[in-house]
Amino acid sequence: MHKSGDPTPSCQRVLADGAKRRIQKTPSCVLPLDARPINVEVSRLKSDQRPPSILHIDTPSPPMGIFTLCFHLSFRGLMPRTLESQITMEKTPSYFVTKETPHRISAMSRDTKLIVVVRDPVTRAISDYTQTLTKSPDLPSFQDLAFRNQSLGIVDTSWNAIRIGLYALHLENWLRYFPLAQIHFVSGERLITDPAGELARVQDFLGLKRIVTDKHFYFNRTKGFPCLKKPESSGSPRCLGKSKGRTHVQIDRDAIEQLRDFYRPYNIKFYEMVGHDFKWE
Ligand SMILES: Nc1ncnc2c1ncn2[C@@H]1O[C@H](COP(=O)(O)OS(=O)(=O)O)[C@@H](OP(=O)(O)O)[C@H]1O
Repeated sequence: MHKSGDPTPSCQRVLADGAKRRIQKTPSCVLPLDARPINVEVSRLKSDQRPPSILHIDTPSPPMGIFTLCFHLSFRGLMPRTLESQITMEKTPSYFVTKETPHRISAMSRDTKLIVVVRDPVTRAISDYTQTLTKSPDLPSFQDLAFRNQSLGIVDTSWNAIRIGLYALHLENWLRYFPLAQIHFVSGERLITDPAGELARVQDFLGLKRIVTDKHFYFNRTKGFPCLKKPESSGSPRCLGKSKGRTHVQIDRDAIEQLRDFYRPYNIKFYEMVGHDFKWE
């Protein structure tokens, strides 16, 4: 987290570019609330053509995001100083599913644009479990956690890995404070198969010139994912770290089918709410 008046190197880099322009705090704000954190790292891609540029704040997650940590302090005072033409971005995955967050963000600025990365909730739950297992190898089995009673098909919605995937319910809470037009949903699936296309939509949503294009990505066969050809910080290609793109724990077909049945009505409702079919099946 950056304190105003105490710019970090990344703030200084941006400020140096336009020191003569008026400096203000958070003229416009973007909050990716991804249901699963996916480091888009737009800010690390080339910024030849600034402004506008994006100032990226990576907060620890979970559990603390700026809005969780600092609600009772002055939020604006904790954001970095930003030029009028710049966008401040803060990323805290747990925001999307934290009940109090929409109210808090809207109290700070009702104009905030919100970005949510969503993926098939069944895959999301398995990914979540796989990640937790690397930190706690003694975890009960996926099925033990996902079902209250598997033979009766009763899913345990109190398990976070399951609850987070109920996108329609979380979105309802956000729509009480923000219009849908201010929320952009990134498809986690398309982010892998067509990163440039997905980022084109993000740039359009933010009102940015399309600087990030196909030419910034290549498919890395070893990693099995798209990687950046030449990030700003170095001259060499860069893939996301080992914790992104893990081999998932094998879950039996029946459990997966039961979870698909469970999520189907929530998914359909979510597609209707956002006006887009993510085709999770
Ligand atoms: N380019 C690229 N490289 C690697 N991984 C990519 C990429 N694009 C999207 N993804 C997907 O991002 C998922 C990891 O992000 P997470 O949000 O789960 O990360 S983390 O929770 O902060 O570790 C990760 O999920 P898993 O496959 O379950 O690990 C990937 O599917």
